[in-house]
Parts: sequence; structure tokens; C-alpha cells
Amino acid sequence: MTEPTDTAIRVRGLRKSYAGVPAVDGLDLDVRTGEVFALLGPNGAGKTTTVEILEGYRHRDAGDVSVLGHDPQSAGAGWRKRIGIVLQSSGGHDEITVEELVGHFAGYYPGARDPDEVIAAVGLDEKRRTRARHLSGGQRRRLDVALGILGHPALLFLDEPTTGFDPEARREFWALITSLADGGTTIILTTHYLDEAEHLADRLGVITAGRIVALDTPDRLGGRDQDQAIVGWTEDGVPRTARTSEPTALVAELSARLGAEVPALTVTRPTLEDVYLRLIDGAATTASAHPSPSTARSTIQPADPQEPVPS
Ligand SMILES: Nc1ncnc2c1ncn2[C@@H]1O[C@H](COP(=O)(O)OP(=O)(O)OP(=O)(O)O)[C@@H](O)[C@H]1O
Repeated sequence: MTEPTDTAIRVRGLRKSYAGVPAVDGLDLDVRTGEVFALLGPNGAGKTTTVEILEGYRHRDAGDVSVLGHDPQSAGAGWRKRIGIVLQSSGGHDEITVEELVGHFAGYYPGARDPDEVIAAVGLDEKRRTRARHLSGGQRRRLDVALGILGHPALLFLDEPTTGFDPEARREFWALITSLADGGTTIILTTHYLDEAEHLADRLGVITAGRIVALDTPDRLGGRDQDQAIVGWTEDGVPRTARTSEPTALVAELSARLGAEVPALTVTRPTLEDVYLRLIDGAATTASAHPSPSTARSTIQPADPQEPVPS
């Protein structure tokens, strides 16, 4: 297969079941080279299963998958070196210091980034001589990211990267991700933080029950840009609100009626979280109105333990 330059990931009809219960149920996805793409969805929606198939860590039951022009199921070591992975939880190497670990992993990649620069970039300079087991949860995640970006990956997977970060650490981490994206790295992000997705992602895909139910830019997802605005103000001492698709006209009318400064005026639009929750609710309602055989099966069949990971 020749490698397309504008498409980093192409997925068609992806399916994966555990003990007959679908986790990914006919998923299509295109991720463009150089974009930051966020996968959102409730617990158990199929995000990790999808991402692990893309990473080559899990075998699919059906569908076509191309990642950087190769099928992850059969791609070789050269392909793997072009992929950076930061898993949801990491561990191990507890007795090794940050600089030893980063220096050691740098040896795996021809033309690796300078370990000192990577340690500085993830904000671990002050902890470089600290053993991994003495790092805080957030610092450990930064170390994971350091290991993930050492090899200049063309494609970086970040699975819930800022869980446990304090607000300042999250902002710093976002800046790091933005700088990687500016440098041309394609990034696949799974997160439960809507503000993180909105801040970082060029496009978002929402997965429920193993399918993409919405896919767009953060400001257009689920018709968000078409949503009515909510105008709030106080009149005769009473708080009032109105929904309108023409907030400017309403504000002008209020201003003409109540004076130049309309008391307690606010104009708001649905947040990404509002839209996301609406999409999830809508998908759940549709699923319960039309129960599929797979939904019925899931109540009676236990799931398999995790498959062995191919080397
Ligand atoms: N190894 C496994 N064996 C059996 N069932 C599994 C396995 N991995 C995932 N599942 C099931 O597949 C479904 C999708 O799980 P997955 O981990 O892909 O969801 P997710 O969207 O990543 O969830 P979360 O947000 O909680 O991480 C769930 O119902 C889960 O229980």
C-alpha cells in the first residue's frame, strides 16, 4: 500500500467483539496528517479498543485500517518507530531515575530527540535525578509523554493524558501538545475533559456504543454553531431569559427599551459539554428505542479476559 500524504489514519467498517458482545460496531474514521483529533465518549464506548487496534496492540474482527499507510496488524518495526504511544496508565521502571530512563529509551530510536531537551520540554528538569516511583501522578504522566515523543513520532497517541493533573500542569501540558502539533505531529487524543478537547483538537469524534455518532470541529460539533443563544437580563428587578437565533436584534431591542446598559445582560451559547451530553443522550435514546441483538446479548454473556498483546 502506498502511503497517502494527507491521511494519517483511515478506518472503514471496523468491528471488534469480546465474547460476542460488540465493543466497536462498524466504525469509520479519517484523520488528516498534522491534525489533533480527539475521541470522546462515555466509559465503555469503545475508544480504547479502537485506539489499541490503530496502535497494533489489538486484533480486529473486521474492517479496513490504515495507519501511516500500513495495516497496524502486520506493520513492522520501522512503522512502530514512527508511532508514539502514551497509555492510560503506566508503571514499571520504578527504581530508575528520570534521566536514566529517558536516556535508556532514547537508545531505541535512531535519531532520537536529545534526552535533556525532552526532559525540559515536559517540565521534569527539577526531577531528573528522582526515581520514577517517587514522582507524583502528574509527573509520572509527563515522564510517559517524554518517552512517547523521544523518537520524533509522526503520529502520537495520548490516552487520557492529563488525568490527575493540577490546573497549572494541565495548561503546561496543553502548551507542550500544541508545540508538538505545530511541529507537524499528528495527535490522537482520548479524553473525558471537554475543555481539553476544545482547547487542543482540530476535530472531535464522539463514540457511543462502538460507533462515531458525531464528528466535526469543536465549534460546529452537533450543530453547535446553529444553536440558539440564550439572552439573560433583569427587568423590573426580575431576572429573565430568552432563547433566540438573533441575539443581536434582541439586545438592541432591550437596549432601546431599558436604556443603553441593559441590567445584568448575558448572551451565552451551549458549551461543548452541553452539546456532547445532548449527543450522548440522543444516542442512548435511539439505542433503547431500537434494541439491537448485540445489546440483548450483552446482558447474558460475560466478557473475555484481555487478549494477549502481540509482540
Ligand atoms: N479485554 C477485554 N475483554 C473483554 N471486554 C472488554 C475488553 N476490553 C474492553 N472490553 C469491553 O469493551 C467495551 C469497550 O471498552 P473500551 O475500553 O474500548 O471503552 P472506552 O471507551 O475506552 O472506555 P473508558 O472511557 O472507560 O476508558 C466495554 O464494554 C468493555 O467492558
